[in-house]
Parts: sequence; structure tokens; C-alpha cells
Amino acid sequence: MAQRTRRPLIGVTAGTRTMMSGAWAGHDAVSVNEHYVRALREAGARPVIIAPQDEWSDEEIAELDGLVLTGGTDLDPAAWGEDALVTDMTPDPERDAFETALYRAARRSDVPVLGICRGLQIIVVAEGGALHRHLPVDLPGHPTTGERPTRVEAEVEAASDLALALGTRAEVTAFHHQGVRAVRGDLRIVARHDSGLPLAVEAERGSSVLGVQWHPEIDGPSGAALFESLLTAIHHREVSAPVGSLV
Ligand SMILES: NCCCC(=O)O
Repeated sequence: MAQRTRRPLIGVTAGTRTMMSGAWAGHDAVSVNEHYVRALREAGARPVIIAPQDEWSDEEIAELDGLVLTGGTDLDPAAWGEDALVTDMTPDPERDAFETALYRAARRSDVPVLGICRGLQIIVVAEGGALHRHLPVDLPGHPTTGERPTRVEAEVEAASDLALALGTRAEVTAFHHQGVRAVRGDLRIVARHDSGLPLAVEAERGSSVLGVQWHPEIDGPSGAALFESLLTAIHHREVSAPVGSLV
């Protein structure tokens, strides 16, 4: 079999941030935390940033080898039929719609997906699930409040791809106050916190989908293992695809 001559091309979703100072104060910037880019590069991938203001066709998304849905602002609760709360971070409906569409297109083309924090939540809601809007009220035993990064223990399902990368127990860095309440579609919960909150999901069928409620891009070796597992999923997809079926 021919060896790959280029790094896998991985789409990385960006958000929009209003610049607060300087000559362009008040203008919006496309924004993505550099940790994602560095983590993917270190895993051997070629990250390409996808801006919410852009439009990618299904054919263009199918050209990606993988997709990372990054962390960021809260999802608008209207997406699962609830009202907004005063505790919500500033919503970004354009980004919600853009990432949901990207995720669905990636699934249609069997492009492996890694969802991180907000990215996990996009996956869950895109599949018809629902979120807790504010964990300090909905699940007071859960330690993350969204105010600062917090170390939490994740209990990982032994029979999961996540356990192959992390083992069955991992300490991870989380930073969220929305959280998974109900999972639908072909997702299954593969990690939880002691509070009962789901911390990771995988897809049961089709291409690789992993969503984690924490931030592997700042979690050192255990985080690097998750980006490497995305590369492994990409490799498996390539070697199992009929010749000529991948773009
Ligand atoms: N919605 C807040 C979660 C934080 C994050 O995704 O980085």
C-alpha cells in the first residue's frame, strides 16, 4: 500500500470575537485558541481553520481527513427547545448553525470528528439530545461552574475507543457550566463524572465520532493521546476504504 505523503488535513472550527482595543476595536475577528493548532500539529496533522463566515460545500467538507469542533461560547438553549438563562455566555447563533451543519456534513461523508467541550455539546444537540443550561443549579454536585478550568475525574467505559487512548480513569481539565443532559441518535455515553454528568460520547455506527467535555488541547500527554486517536481513526478509515472511494 502507498504511504501517505502529506499530513492529514483537519478542519478546526473558529469562533468570532469582537476586538476590544487598537485600531480595529469594535470589529470582529475570527478566533481560535492556538492550543488546538499546536496539539494537532504535534500529533502529525495539518490543521486548517474554518471560519463561521465561510461556507463549505459537502464536497469540500468531504475533502477533509478529520474535523475538530472546538470549545467556545455557550450553545443557545433554543436549539433543544428551552429558553435562554441570564447565566448564559453571549450566544453565537451563527457559529451554532455553522458547526452543526459542518458536523452533519462530516457524518454524511464519514469524516472522523473530535468534539471538544462546546464541540461535544454541538454533537449531542445535532443528534437530537439536550443540555443542562447551568450545572450549578441543575446538578449541584458537579464541580465545574464555567468560571475557571477545574480538574475532574472521568470514569471511562472499558469497551470504548476512548479507553484505548486514556484507560478507564483519567484526570482531565474541564471548563463548562452547560453539560450533557440527554443523548439521542446513535451516540452512547462513554465517560462520566461521579456526579453522573456524561463527560464523553462516541458514535455507535459509521465513522469515528468522539466528543469530550474537557480540554485535551491543554492536558499534556493524556490530551495528546486524544489527538493521536483522531489520527488513528483517520488511518483506519483510509485503510478500510475501497480503493478510489476517498477524495
Ligand atoms: N460553553 C462554555 C464551554 C467552554 C468551552 O467550550 O471552552
